[in-house]
Amino acid sequence: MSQSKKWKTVQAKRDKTVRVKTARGRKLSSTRWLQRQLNDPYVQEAHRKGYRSRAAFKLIELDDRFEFLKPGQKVVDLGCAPGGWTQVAAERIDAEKNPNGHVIGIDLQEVEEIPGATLLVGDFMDNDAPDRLKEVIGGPVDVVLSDMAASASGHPQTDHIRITALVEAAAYFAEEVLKPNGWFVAKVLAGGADADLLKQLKLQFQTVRHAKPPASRKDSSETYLVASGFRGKNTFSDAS
Ligand SMILES: C[S@@+](CC[C@H](N)C(=O)[O-])C[C@H]1O[C@@H](n2cnc3c(N)ncnc32)[C@H](O)[C@@H]1O
Repeated sequence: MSQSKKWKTVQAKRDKTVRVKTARGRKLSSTRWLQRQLNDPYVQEAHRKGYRSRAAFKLIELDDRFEFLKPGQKVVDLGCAPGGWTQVAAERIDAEKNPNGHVIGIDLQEVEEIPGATLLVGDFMDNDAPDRLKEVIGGPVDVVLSDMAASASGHPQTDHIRITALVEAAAYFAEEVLKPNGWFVAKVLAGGADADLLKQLKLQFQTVRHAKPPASRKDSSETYLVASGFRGKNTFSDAS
């Protein structure tokens, strides 16, 4: 076999074995994944604007529609790596100039510094994570964001159970830290939030909606829960 034929066989084999899982657990070969990234206008735009992820545009589109980010707010960003949502939130709350504006993020992975943000490394599902966050937050917050997603297992039911656990924990945390009239925005999977969670959120918030921003890929089963008008009582007010 000629050298170039051998190389083509090696490439074809590598292409078959190196596969990337999409959010739905569908497998793409590394070349198809790369092609999709290169052809994706959101990836190009993120690169141009200096956002660390194309996901930044999901938050931009959600906020353009619902207008929950305002200058001077305190925002929590759960599952913040690599930092696209934190960058957008910090910009929109004017965290660099407004002394009250601040974003507090947490992720399993370390995130490079972002002006106007405090970024913690850790598992939000750990027992001590909510208290670690509350210590940094120091008082009630205006918005709790969660874009947390466990890596796709390829088994839809398992993925659904994992993301439901994450969003439930995020909602429970939001109810502990939100100011009256605060917002909770979280990623859920197709079909929307679990019925019990939705029932609970409808008691705690004036409005609960589902939205799929255009930047969310059509082949992804993710959608976002947007809850506004928190009417519960945060634990900070209990303490005062
Ligand atoms: C889709 S990415 C978030 C992208 C981010 N919003 C952005 O714009 O750059 C999902 C993130 O959730 C994080 N994550 C998943 N489970 C987590 C957990 N239990 N605690 C903290 N972060 C978690 C992952 O590490 C991953 O970085």
